[in-house]
Amino acid sequence: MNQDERYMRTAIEMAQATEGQTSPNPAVGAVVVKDGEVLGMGAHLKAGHAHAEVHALNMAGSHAEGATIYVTLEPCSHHGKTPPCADRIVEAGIKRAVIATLDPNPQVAGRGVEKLKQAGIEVVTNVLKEQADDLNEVFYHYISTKIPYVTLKNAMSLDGKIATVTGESQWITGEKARADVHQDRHKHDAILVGVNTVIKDQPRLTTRLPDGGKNPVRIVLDTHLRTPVETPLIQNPDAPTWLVAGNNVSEEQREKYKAFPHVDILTVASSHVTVEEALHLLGEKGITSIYVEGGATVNDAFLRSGSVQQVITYIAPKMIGGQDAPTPVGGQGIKALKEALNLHIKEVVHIGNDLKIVSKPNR
Ligand SMILES: Nc1c(/N=C/[C@@H](O)[C@H](O)[C@H](O)COP(=O)(O)O)[nH]c(=O)[nH]c1=O
Repeated sequence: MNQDERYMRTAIEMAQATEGQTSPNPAVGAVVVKDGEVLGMGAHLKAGHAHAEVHALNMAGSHAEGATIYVTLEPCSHHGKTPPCADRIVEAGIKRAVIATLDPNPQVAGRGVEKLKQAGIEVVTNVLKEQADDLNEVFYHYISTKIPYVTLKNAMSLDGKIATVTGESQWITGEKARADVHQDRHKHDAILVGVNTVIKDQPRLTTRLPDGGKNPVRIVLDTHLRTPVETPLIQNPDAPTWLVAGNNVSEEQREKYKAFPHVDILTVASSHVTVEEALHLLGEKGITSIYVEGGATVNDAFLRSGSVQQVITYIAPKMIGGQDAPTPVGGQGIKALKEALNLHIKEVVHIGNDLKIVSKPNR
């Protein structure tokens, strides 16, 4: 690994630490170096706050004159909530800029680099591009489609069951794997289940980590507003709860949720909620990523609609058996194997006694 990659890796690692908290902005890291000495470093911490380059340049102060800056994403050139970083880099007297990847936003791609070059700064791009792009898959997906990035998560036994024939499911995977689920909940803007899961599991869908964590918006696909008022999602206001219903729900059906300010009812344009319409509606409301926790019917609908960008499967070393015991994906299924959804496995990790497999649909 050469010098540029070494410092870019540091910038990427800083950005990785902020994953989930910068939404709807990308996670970005920056390092300022001169004569082999790190003079400043920083990451974008929260939308609306200073960008990574500003933190790193503020830390370097006047020593930034003649230095090199490493940034994981092309510096912004437009006035967003903060002044353009490209101008800030020029003002600081930076001599060389190493950038991992260009901004995916069609409106700004290449403009930041152009500004730096016009100011006489040497610019190097595509250093550790793939790692930097992996950082902001959600951001890229949402900025180009305005549809939330969807992670489908399942937890099952070795023989592929998500519960016993009597519906008992808690718990199949162990403490450590379930804590990992909460880490992933923290990273997503929203968590989504179907109303049948709400009725069966009475889930809380909050992020319960030892050192806290962001509670995602809790979304229930619920065409006929069958979510019971007594369920934790309605009773406890730990996070917003959005019920996505069909457009013919009656005023009376809506009435029962009026006593809960954290509950909102979103209606799609037709009588039955489809995944496509729900995602379009949620994208319009600024949801950039959704963690889908089932159940089997909802998982089937998401997979059949081709709206899943990532599948996370936890496998516990248990055998449950029972031909009627439920499995992760319901629905009609396919007849011929050639119709199967093909994915590629990105990662397999042991977590406690369980396995976590991250896979992505082949495009
Ligand atoms: N049965 C299991 C899961 N089950 C996942 C969903 O069916 C549950 O309703 C949901 O996680 C409950 O959310 P909570 O109330 O916020 O804890 N998920 C897992 O990773 N392992 C399991 O063994």
